[in-house]
Amino acid sequence: MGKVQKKTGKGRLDKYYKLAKEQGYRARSAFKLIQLNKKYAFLETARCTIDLCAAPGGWLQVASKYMPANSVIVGVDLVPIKPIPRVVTFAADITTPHCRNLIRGELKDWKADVVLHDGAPNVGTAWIQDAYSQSELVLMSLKLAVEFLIKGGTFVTKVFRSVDYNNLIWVFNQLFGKVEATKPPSSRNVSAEIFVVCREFLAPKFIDPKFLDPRHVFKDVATGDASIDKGSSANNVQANVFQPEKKRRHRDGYADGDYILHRTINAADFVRDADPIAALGTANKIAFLTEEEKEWLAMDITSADVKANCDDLKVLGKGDFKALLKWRLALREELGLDNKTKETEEFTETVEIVEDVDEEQQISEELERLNAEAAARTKRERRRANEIKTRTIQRMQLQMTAPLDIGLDQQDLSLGGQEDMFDLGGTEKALRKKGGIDRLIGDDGNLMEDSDEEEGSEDSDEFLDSEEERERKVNGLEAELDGLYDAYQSRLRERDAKFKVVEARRKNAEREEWGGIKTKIDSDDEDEETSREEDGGWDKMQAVKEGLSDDEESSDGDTSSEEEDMSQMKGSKRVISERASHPKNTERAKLVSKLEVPVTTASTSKAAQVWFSQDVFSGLDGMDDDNDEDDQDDASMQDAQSENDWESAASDDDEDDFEVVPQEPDGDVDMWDVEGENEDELKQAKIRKLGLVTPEAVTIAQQLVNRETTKTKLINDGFNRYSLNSKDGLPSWFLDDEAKFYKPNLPITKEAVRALREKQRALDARPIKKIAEAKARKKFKAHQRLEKALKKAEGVNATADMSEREKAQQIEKLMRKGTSSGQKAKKDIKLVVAKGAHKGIKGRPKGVKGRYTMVDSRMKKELRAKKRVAKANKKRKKT
Ligand SMILES: C[S@@+](CC[C@H](N)C(=O)[O-])C[C@H]1O[C@@H](n2cnc3c(N)ncnc32)[C@H](O)[C@@H]1O
Repeated sequence: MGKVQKKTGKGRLDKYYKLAKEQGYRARSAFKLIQLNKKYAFLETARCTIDLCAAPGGWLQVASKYMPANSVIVGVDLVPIKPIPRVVTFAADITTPHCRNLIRGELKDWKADVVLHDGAPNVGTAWIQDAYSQSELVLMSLKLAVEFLIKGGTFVTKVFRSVDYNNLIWVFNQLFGKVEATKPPSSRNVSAEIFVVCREFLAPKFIDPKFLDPRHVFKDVATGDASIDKGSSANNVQANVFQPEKKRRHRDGYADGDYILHRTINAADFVRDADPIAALGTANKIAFLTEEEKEWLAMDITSADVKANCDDLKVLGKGDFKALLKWRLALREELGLDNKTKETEEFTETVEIVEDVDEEQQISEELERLNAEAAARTKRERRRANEIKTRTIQRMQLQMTAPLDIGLDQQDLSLGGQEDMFDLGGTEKALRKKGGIDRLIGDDGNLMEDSDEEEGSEDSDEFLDSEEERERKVNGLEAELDGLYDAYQSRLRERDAKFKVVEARRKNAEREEWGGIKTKIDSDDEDEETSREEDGGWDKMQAVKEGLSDDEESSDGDTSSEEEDMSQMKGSKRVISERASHPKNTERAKLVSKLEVPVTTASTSKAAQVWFSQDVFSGLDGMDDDNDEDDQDDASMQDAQSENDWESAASDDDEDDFEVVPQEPDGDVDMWDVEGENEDELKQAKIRKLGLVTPEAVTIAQQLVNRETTKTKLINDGFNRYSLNSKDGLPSWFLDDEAKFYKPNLPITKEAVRALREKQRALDARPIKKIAEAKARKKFKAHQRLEKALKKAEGVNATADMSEREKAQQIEKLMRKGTSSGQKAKKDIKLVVAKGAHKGIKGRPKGVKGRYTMVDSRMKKELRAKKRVAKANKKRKKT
């Protein structure tokens, strides 16, 4: 094309774009001609070809490649075309006589075997305008073709699918023996372009000029325009030629005679119409004009987004489109439109009314077909996803994948309507409560959207009969899957809470062993549990446990522990919930319980609430719900400590004035750590990391290993005159100096020194990190280059339009590029000393090839002097 377009869109940089780049074609469109020629083989025998609208010259390159040597190739375009070997090019408008003259001047008496036309008007105006110009351009190219084509010649042109398409084809058929429309694989599906290959030019002696006149060929006879003079020859031609028996279909483009570019529909029409998609497809705006429509605007479901979408339908993205349809469905439900339909459907017999297939129906049929195709595609994708899932699970079973990966997959798949991934057993109940599962599960009790079910049964297809119905189901399903996901999350939390409760219980058991002692120890260390024990807490708990023994039988393995927790909870719900949420805090909490009021915070008890909301605990006397009892429990527990501060605090129902002390994982260890106590451990850690670093240490280690010394002896040796020397009152300078010499003289062996030296040498031999990284980078880049080259080579190999030899050449070139380092080898610069024969000469010294530099003995000094002067000048300027 004339204009250099930036190819940024993902779609544009497709396979053919890359292939064109690799094979040196100026435009990806070159492959269209290659493919057309492959099918119709018109280039190989052509001696003269005219390419109309040829810039940047992709087709010309192909013509030059496929046409016999010495053939004539002429290319014309509005913009100049860069020279191509054995191709003559002009810059001219093909619709002008000037262009015709230029071609005539070039061809003289010759006739062309092939006329190519790939023109596209420079777009930018309204679509309808573009389409028309394109058709007009085609007719203009045909005009040139009929003038220059030899009898039996071929005319290849690009036509856009528009209302003029049939007219053009009709004209082609009048002038050529064979007319075929085709779309080569390299032409994008999204493009409306079609290539028409007209062969066997009839070369009639006389061609009615109206055949080549856009005003006649594209005259709209279907409008029933009264102004058309039926008797005129032009109209006779049209009437005879085009025979427009019925109004042209809207899907061909804009409806005939309907050139209104901006169309507004009423919201009521959109909502009430049976075919909302058609409405969206034809209108630019949905207006809210009537009172009723204005009321809809004020409704909650009519969000700002929906309003914005209604304002400009032509810029709807997929999400906006869906949102608008969802809004329509919601509104219909709100208005009772859908219910009504359902009811009537239930009570009325289905009567098939066969109507004349009108345009609207055809559109909706086509839409349905497309939808069905899309559904089939989705089904296939789902099946594939299922296979992947099964494989992943197998991989996980073989411990090749972390379960987390599967979890992620499952979420995605389930959101896409997959069969349920989550354990629904526990969540089903919750959903039933919400009434969600009933909707999710079909009448037959099977999970809707189950991919296997779908595949096997036609019913589900029937069920999702209409587009609306399907949309609604999908929406419902999405919502329900969200619900499922929430339930799944709460189930996870639940499991988490269960774990925490068990953990708390385990810790508690440890604590209980100490309980008896704690009652006797200093009151500063008393905790809440101890306090309960003072009140006979353990016995009390046992008694409660016994009281619960009946329930135990119906529980699973974990229940015993859970119920122990429950029994504790009965004694003090708050304490339990605190533990369940902060099992690790238990010990610390005990230490601070005297200072802080043990009232749990709302957030910490949530997990436990989830856990204890299970049915298995429902028999317990409503301690979750009953605040009064709760208070009573608290009160009974606190009676034992009537003199304690707790009493008043605990009676403050759910006040959050209990501060949980943040605790580090190894809180206890830290707590008892005194300065220097961990020194040994640190040393050990250092040794583990670095090994022994002094010859003394290695010697001792060797002695220990060889049983030349013992641990006891070493310990005893530790008590020497250096170890227990008081440094109190000594000045620091003295201590610093003494530290160098005042230390035991430990023995070292030659072996130890040698071993350390070797270790050091091994360390020195290791490449420094930066070098290692650079090497790895280099390797990685080389690998990437190779991968890229292989990919390209595959592409070349898959190209049908190249001979095996060309492929081999191309692949060899690619592989050479892929295996090279990517950097050009630096050429050595030869230094030539300007002495002897080289002294004082100008130009290249004799016998020196390649790059060289003349150097002489003065050069170094002079360069230095120059630098010195420059520096001095700079300084002077500054001052
Ligand atoms: C799709 S490009 C052609 C690409 C060409 N076949 C190739 O392979 O390189 C369409 C070209 O039509 C040219 N064109 C549009 N209107 C024209 C006119 N009236 N006369 C000549 N060229 C025209 C444009 O300048 C543009 O370069």
